[in-house]
Order: sequence, then C-alpha cells, then structure tokens
Amino acid sequence: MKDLLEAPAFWDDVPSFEGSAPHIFVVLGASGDLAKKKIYPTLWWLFRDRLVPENTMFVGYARSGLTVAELREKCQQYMKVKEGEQERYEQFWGVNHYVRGSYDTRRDFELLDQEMQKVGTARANRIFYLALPPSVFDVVTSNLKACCMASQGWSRVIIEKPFGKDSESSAKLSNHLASLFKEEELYRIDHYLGKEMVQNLMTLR
Ligand SMILES: NC(=O)C1=CN([C@@H]2O[C@H](COP(=O)(O)OP(=O)(O)OC[C@H]3O[C@@H](n4cnc5c(N)ncnc54)[C@H](OP(=O)(O)O)[C@@H]3O)[C@@H](O)[C@H]2O)C=CC1
Ligand SMILES: O=C1O[C@H](COP(=O)(O)O)[C@@H](O)[C@H](O)[C@H]1O
Repeated sequence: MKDLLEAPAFWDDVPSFEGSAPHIFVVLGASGDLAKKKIYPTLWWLFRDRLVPENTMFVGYARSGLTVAELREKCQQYMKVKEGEQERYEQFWGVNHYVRGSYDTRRDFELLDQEMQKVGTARANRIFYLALPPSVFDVVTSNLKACCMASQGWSRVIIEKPFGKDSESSAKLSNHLASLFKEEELYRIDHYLGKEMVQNLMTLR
C-alpha cells in the first residue's frame, strides 16, 4: 500500500486532477481548532507547492464574525511560512474569502452559494470540508445539498472523524449522507491514519 502511494507513476496517471478548471474549497467551521491547526495550514502548503488547481478559491464559513485578516491571524502560528515564501503566502490569502452564517438556517447557505457564485464561475467544482462538531453534520449537509451544489461542475463533501459514537449513530449518519449524496461525492477522513506511527503499524507488528 505504502509503495503504491509513493510511486510517482501512480500520481502521474491520475486523470481527475483538473489543473485548469476553477475550484472552490469551502471550510465549514473555519473559526475552529481543526481549521486553524490542520486545514488552513494544509491548504496553504498545497497552494504553495502548486498541488491545488491554479484557479482555486477558498471560502471559510462559520457563525463567528471574522474578517479574512482575523482568520489569517488565528492560523498564523501553524502556517510555517519559510523565508522566500512571503509573496506566495500573500497570494494564498488573496484568494481567501469568509462568510458568516449559522449551520441551521437555509437562508445563510443561500448567501454562501451567492458568495461562491461571486468568487467563482458557474462551472467551478465545489469541495466542502466539514471542520465541525458531529452534532451539526446532519443539518449542514442537508443545507449544502439544498442550496450549495455546483450548478455545472461537481461537488464533494469531506467529513473528518468521528463518524458517530457507536454503530447506531454511525449507521444513522451514513444513511443520512447516502440520502443526499452519491458515495463518490463523499470523503471520510481520519488524519490519524496518515500519521507515521500508524502507517508503520504493519512493520511494528
Ligand atoms: N481539533 C483537531 O485537531 C481535530 C478535530 N477533529 C474533528 O474535527 C471536527 C472539528 O473539530 P474542532 O475544530 O476541534 O472543533 P471546534 O470545537 O473548534 O469547532 C469548530 C467550529 O464549529 C463551531 N461550533 C463549535 N461548537 C459548536 C456547536 N455545539 N454547535 C454548532 N457549532 C459549533 C464553532 O464555530 P462558530 O461558533 O464560529 O460557528 C467552532 O469554531 C470535530 O468533528 C472533531 O472531532 C478531528 C481530528 C482532530
Ligand atoms: O484526531 C485527533 O487529532 C488531535 C490532534 O492530533 P495531532 O497529533 O495531529 O495534533 C488529537 O489531539 C486527538 O486526540 C485525536 O483524536
């Protein structure tokens, strides 16, 4: 598995990296801990290394009334900006936007959709990252489905663990998501599986 992931030929052949297509990456819960410590730093490093399509916009969404400058300040200590990267770093924040809104109000998701229409084109692909407590996964995904799907491009929803707290709540979440999205539109992430120690479990055993 590790060999496969590391083989350059594997990545060279990936057909779905749409380098010139416009993309909008939305961080829901942008004001939170996961967003500042993991998501924005990772987005910055991908942007810095030109591993996201050139024409990508980022939109943060949360109930807190933040400006992009305030969001930037919250993330600052985790971004690890090195010498010589400042110009690219400014470019990164230059393509960032922020929308204030609640998780259970449809009107706010309509406004998020309007912002996405403003910053991107109709054919932009949309990626939604739920950096949110599991208590709002249901209502947020319902509102995304109702108001925020890409009109011409594709849409994807990414959820960070936990996917429920027992088999019943996990099944409930899975059924809810399956009622809204096709399986290929969903990504479930457990960043711990990317940790070196976890990846070395096979060797350790
Ligand atoms: N922090 C981490 O390192 C990791 C987190 N996770 C998972 O990621 C998700 C987000 O975690 P994290 O960022 O730490 O969480 P936070 O508690 O920081 O929540 C993220 C944002 O969600 C909003 N929020 C918080 N509590 C509630 C609530 N009760 N109802 C509605 N909105 C709320 C807040 O934004 P606002 O008030 O502005 O709307 C907050 O900034 C969780 O599922 C967590 O388990 C997984 C791995 C690591
Ligand atoms: O998933 C989790 O991640 C957080 C952060 O871990 P980090 O080592 O990547 O900083 C961790 O605190 C939490 O216990 C774990 O469930």
